[in-house]
Amino acid sequence: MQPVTVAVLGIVLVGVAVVHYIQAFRAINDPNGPPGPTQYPLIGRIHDLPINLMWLKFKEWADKYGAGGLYRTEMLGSKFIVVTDEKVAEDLLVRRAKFNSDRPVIRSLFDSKSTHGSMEYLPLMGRNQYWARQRKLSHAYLTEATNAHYHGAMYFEAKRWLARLIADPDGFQSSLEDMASKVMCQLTWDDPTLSEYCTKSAWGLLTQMSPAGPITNVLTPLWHLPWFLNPWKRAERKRHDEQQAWWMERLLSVRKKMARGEMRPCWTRQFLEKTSLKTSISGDYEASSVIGMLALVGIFTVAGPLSYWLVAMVHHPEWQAAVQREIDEVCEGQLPTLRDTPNLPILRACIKETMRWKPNVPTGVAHETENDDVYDGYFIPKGTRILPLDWAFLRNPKKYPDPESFRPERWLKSGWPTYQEPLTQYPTLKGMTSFGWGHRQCLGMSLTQDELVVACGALAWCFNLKPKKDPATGLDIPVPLDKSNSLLIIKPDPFQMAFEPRSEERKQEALRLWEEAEKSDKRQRAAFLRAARGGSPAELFEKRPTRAMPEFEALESKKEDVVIRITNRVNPDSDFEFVGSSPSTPMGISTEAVTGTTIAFSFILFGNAITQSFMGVPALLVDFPRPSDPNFSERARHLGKQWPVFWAVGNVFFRPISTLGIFGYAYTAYVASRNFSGVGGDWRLYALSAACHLVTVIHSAVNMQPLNNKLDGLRDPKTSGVDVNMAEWYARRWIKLNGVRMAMPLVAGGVALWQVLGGNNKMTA
Ligand code: HEM
Repeated sequence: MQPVTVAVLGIVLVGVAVVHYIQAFRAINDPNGPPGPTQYPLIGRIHDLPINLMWLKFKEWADKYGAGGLYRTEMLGSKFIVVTDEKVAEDLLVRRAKFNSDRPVIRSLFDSKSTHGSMEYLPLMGRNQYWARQRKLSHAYLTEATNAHYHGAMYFEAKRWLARLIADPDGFQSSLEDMASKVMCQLTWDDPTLSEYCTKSAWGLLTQMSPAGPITNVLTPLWHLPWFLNPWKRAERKRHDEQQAWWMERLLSVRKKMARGEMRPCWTRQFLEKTSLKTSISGDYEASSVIGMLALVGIFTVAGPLSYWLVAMVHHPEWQAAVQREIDEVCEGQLPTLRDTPNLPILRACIKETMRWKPNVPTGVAHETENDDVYDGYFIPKGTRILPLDWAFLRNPKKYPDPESFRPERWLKSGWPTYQEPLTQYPTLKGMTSFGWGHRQCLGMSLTQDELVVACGALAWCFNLKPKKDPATGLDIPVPLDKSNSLLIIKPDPFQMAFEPRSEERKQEALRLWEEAEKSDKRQRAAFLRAARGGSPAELFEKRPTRAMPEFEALESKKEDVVIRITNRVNPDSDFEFVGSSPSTPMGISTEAVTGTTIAFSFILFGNAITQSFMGVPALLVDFPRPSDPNFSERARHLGKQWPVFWAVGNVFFRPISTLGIFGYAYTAYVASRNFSGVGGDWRLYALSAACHLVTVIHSAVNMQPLNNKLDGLRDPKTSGVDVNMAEWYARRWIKLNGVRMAMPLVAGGVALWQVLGGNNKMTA
C-alpha cells in the first residue's frame, strides 16, 4: 500500500473515532437529562471518584449539582442517579417501589442477585421469589425475637461485655464486635461460642461486596479473566465455599442436637421444627443461608454505631453526664433494660444523633430500576442504579441545622425541625433514612435500637468514657473524628480510649452481675440437657416431623458463576457430613410446581380410570343382549358407534398427561438425586412414580389399544373382520385391563404426595 493511502486511511479512521467520541460525549451529557458532573464516554466519572471515603465526593457533587434532589453520574457504563433529598428518595424508592426495588449485580460475588437461584444473600438479592420468601421469614423471626426481648440474649451479652471491658479495656474494639456477634449467634444457633468465626466471616463478605473491596468491583472486566489468571475469582470461590459450608454445618448440628432433644430455642430450631413444614423456603441450603445471613448482617451494622457512640461520648462529656444522670434516676442504680426505654429519651437522643452524625452506611444501598421511567421531566432508563445518599440526607441543613455538630438536643427540644413528641416514643431510630427505603427497607431497625439502648445504657451505667492518657507525655491521646474504613458499612479506624469505672462499687456490681448471669446460664443449659437426657421434656422438641431434606453429596455445576461447590469436609465426625451441594433448581424451574402438577395429573388419571371402569363402560353394557337375541347385532353395532366418543377423550387428553407424568416425576427424581433445592425425599421413590406412569403408557398402547380397535370395529364388522359375538367380552376385558390404569397413577401420586408432605423424612428422623 502506498504511504499516502495509509496516511489517508489513518486520518479517516482517527476522524471517525473523533466523531464517534463527540457523539457519545454529547449523548452522555444530554443537556435535557438530569444534572451532574461532566461524563466521559466509557469511563463516566470513575477517574475522580476516590475509593476511600467515596461518600464525601458524592456529597461534593450533591452540593454542586443536586439542588433538585438528584444528579446523575456513570461508572464504566453503569448509570447512577444519586438521590440527595429525602422527598425524591420517597418518590423514587417508596412510591415507585414496585419497579425500583431491584439490586445491581455485585461483580465480585457469585450470583449476588440470586438470578440463577443461589439464594444466599438476602440484602443483595434481586427482586425475585427467593428475596420475597426470605424477607418474609426474616421479618417474622425478627419481629418474634423483638417481642420476646431477644430471650435475654442482649442483657446477657451486655453484662459479659462490661466484665470484659473491666478486665481488658484496651481490647474494646474486638470485644465490642464480639458482643454484637454473640447476640446474633445466640438468636440464630443458641451458641455464643461461634461469634469469633461469625465475625470473621461477616468481615469477609462485607469486604467482598464493597466498592472498596476487591478491585474487580470497580474494574469489573477483570472478573471475567480466565480462572488460572484470576486470583480474585479463586479467592472468592474459597471464601464463599467456606462460608456456605459453615452455615450448613450450623444447621446440621442444630438438627443433630434436636434429634437428641438437646437443642434450646433459636431460629434454626424454629425453622426445622415448625417453619420448614409450611414455608416455601426450598430446603436446608436456603434455610442455612437465610439464617446465616441474618447472623452476619447483625454484626457490623450494630458495631458501627456502637463504636461511634464511644467517639461521641469521649468528645461530648456533657452529654455523657446527661445520659448517666438520666439512667441513674430512671433505673434507680440498676442496669437499664428495654422496659426502661420509654423513660430514657436522652439516651435515645444521643444514640440517634450518633447515627445521624456518623451514619454507618453513608452512601446508602443502591436499588436498580426495572422499568424505563420519567421523573421530574428526566428520563431514567431501566437498569439505572439509584443511590440514596444517606450522608447528604443527614447533612441537610434545613432539617438538621448545624449538621456537622453532635447536637442531641435537636431531638429533645421543641423549636428544632426534628423535634417530635411524645418523648416516651421519640426520638426513635425506626424510620431513619439510614435504614433504607420502600420494599427493601432494613428489617433490623428494632433490633438495632434495642441493642444500642441495652449496650450504650450499660456503658453509661458502668463507665466514664474518656480519652486515654499518653504515658510518656501525660496528655490525652486524641480520638479522631474523621478516620474510618471505606466499606459499605463503615466503622472508625482503631483508636485508643479509657473505660474508667464510675466507682469501685459499680465495678464490683458489674462483675457480680456477670458472674451471676454466667452461672445462671450454665445452670439453665445443664438443666435443659439433664431434662433432655432424662427423656421427658426432650419429647417436646424432638420426634416431630421435619420436612424431607436430602442429604448432601458431591456435585458440580457447569455454570461457574452459579455453582456452589463446597469441597471441604467441614464436619468429619458428623452423621450428616457432606462434600457439596447446589442450591439452585435446574434451568430455574420450580421443582415444587412441577411435582405438585404431576401429582395432580396422577390423581386426575386415577379419577378418570375409576369413572371409566365403574360408570362409563358399565353404562354402555346395561341390558346388553346375549348373542342369540335378535337385537344383539344392532346393539353390538351401536356399541361400536359409541366407543370412539367414549374413548376420544382418553386419547386426546389423558394419554398426553400420562406421558407428562413420566417427565414430571423423572425431573423431580433428578432434582432430589442432585440435591438441588426443591422438594425433599428419596429420588428412587420419585423414579418409581415415573416408572408407574411409564407402565401406564406402555400398557395403554400395547394392551388397551388393540381392544379399542376391536370395539371400534363393531360399527362395521364386515370390513373390520371383528367377531361380533365377542362384543361384550371385549368391553368387559377392557374394564379389567383398565385396572392397571387405575392402580398405577394411584401408586405414583400416592408415593409422591407422601414424600412431598415429609412422610419419608418422618421414617428416617
Ligand atoms: C445501624 C444498623 C443498621 C443499618 C444502618 C442498616 C441499614 C440497612 C440498609 C441501608 C439496608 C438496605 C435498604 C435499602 O435497600 O433501601 C438494609 C437492609 C437490610 N437489613 Fe439492615 N441495617 C442495620 C441493622 C440491621 C440488623 C441488626 C439486621 C438484622 C439482624 C438487619 C437486617 C437487614 C436485612 C435482612 C436487610 C435486607 C432487606 C431487603 O433487602 O429486603 N439490618 N439495612
